[in-house]
Amino acid sequence: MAASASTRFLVLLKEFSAFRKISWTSGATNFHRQSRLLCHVAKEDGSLTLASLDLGKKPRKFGRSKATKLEGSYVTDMGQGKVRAVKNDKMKVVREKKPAEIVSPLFSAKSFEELGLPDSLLDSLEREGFSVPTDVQSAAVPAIIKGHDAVIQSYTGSGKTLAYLLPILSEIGPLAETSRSSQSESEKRAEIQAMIVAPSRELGMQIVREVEKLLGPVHRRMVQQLVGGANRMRQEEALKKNKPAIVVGTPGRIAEISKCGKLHTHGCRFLVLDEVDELLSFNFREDIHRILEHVGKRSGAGPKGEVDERANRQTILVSATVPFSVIRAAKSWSHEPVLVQANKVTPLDTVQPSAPAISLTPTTSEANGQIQTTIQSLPPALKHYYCISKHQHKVDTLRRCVHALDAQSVIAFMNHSRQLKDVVYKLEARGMNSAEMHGDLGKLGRSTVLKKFKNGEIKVLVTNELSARGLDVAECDLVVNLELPTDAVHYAHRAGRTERLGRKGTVVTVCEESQVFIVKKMEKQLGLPFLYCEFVDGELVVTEEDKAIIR
Ligand SMILES: Nc1ncnc2c1ncn2[C@@H]1O[C@H](COP(=O)(O)OP(=O)(O)OP(=O)(O)O)[C@@H](O)[C@H]1O
Repeated sequence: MAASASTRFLVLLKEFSAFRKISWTSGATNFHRQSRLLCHVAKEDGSLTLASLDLGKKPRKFGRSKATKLEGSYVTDMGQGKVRAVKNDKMKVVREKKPAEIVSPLFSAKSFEELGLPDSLLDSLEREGFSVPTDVQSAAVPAIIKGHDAVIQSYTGSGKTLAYLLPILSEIGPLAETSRSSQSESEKRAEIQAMIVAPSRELGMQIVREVEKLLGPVHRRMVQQLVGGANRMRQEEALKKNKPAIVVGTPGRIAEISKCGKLHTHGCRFLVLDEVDELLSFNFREDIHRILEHVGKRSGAGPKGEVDERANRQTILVSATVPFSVIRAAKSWSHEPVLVQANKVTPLDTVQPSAPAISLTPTTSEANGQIQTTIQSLPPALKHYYCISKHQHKVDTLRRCVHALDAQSVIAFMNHSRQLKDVVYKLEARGMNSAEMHGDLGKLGRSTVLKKFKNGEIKVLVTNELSARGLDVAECDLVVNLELPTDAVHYAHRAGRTERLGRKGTVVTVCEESQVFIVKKMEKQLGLPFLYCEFVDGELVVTEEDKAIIR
């Protein structure tokens, strides 16, 4: 009887957001392997009703989808001639529907024109195909233009880079409206006007390219990269020769050049710390301290000869994960700072440690604050699965996962760089184009791999934490954790490499049986459902075993 009770489920839609933009036209191709049918266990009395599925008032259109009870199993008829028998009383079939390009748009109702940007910048945005600002851009741009220091917190892939670049470029450099008429002293002396700091070379270069795009070919030398691993002499020469208005770099290299007196940032008007929670970690402490001490501060400043504690600059702190320590730091460094989240600008003084949006402390994982913060760090429509695999079968599980989801561009995360080569070797041996990426690869190696991954030559990028933050590959449709991240914050950044800007994405965490409790803990911290899945006959299948394991 237990068996028959557990077989009572219905295949239906539940996770709504991913379907928002999917058009259910006829044709077998619409029901791609990735089509998703989500399953629900019906009430114990066995009746399969919409009410029993807790599906809100508006049932979604699902073609001619229906569930039929057979002998000890259900058959899901998707109305497209694809019929998949649920294998036994413990299984529910989940099919992923191939989604439209952008499944959960995060664009605001405003236009770039409404944000008070200069015409030349609007022209650049148009030229580069940016037509509508995202929510966080709409909120951040006016606040920064007004002169506020800001902490920008919004989920991965929501466009935070432009959220701080646009107000900066509207104030300084060749695209700024006022650049001719009201030049500041430092501008007249052709000093650096804005400094953007990022924790990795890749992220730094990505930001440089974003600035270059907006500046256009004529003015692209107005931005200079100062990332580690690149030739320092050349960077110093470029600083001298091009007199850039903006520098983008990693903390170590910026501090190095600053120490030998070749970086003049006292007149800097903007300082951005991108991935601020990482930059304020122990690893970067000394260099960041130096940057904060020097950028935008004139020596001996203070009109009455007193030591001027406040810098004469706007400080912008950015991350998808913002712990309260960052808020506390921002309060002490900044002038009338605000917290900018999508659609929301809050004075930082009113933000309390207990506020759900910012209290992020991985060690106190059960705290409400962290749960909330991490939720906001992830795109809402992103799907999270986990499966169990023995250590020696993980690569095979990865391969079956890629096939089952028909993923085109995959990032597989591990924890140690020495294991990556082995995974790549095994994947290649099974005919799957893949490459490793890690810090020891060297600058050229890393950029070559990244380029190949972006243009589709490499299907699976096997990497470590290096790629977890900031990396923007729009095509990435699957993230696989081949090894568990250290905590929910690291999970959030890894997961955020997919579903960029509302595109579709899936995250699958492959764990060993003894690690399931860690996955369940992260699930709880994130406040998101992690569905237990298996890969059967080339399909992703969610089974009820989940219940047995979780609860
Ligand atoms: N208004 C827009 N219209 C179209 N594309 C945009 C817009 N804003 C940003 N993008 C693009 O969206 C992608 C993601 O943006 P970005 O890297 O700034 O996200 P993010 O929020 O900083 O993510 P993460 O937290 O992972 O670093 C980029 O490719 C960027 O060019």
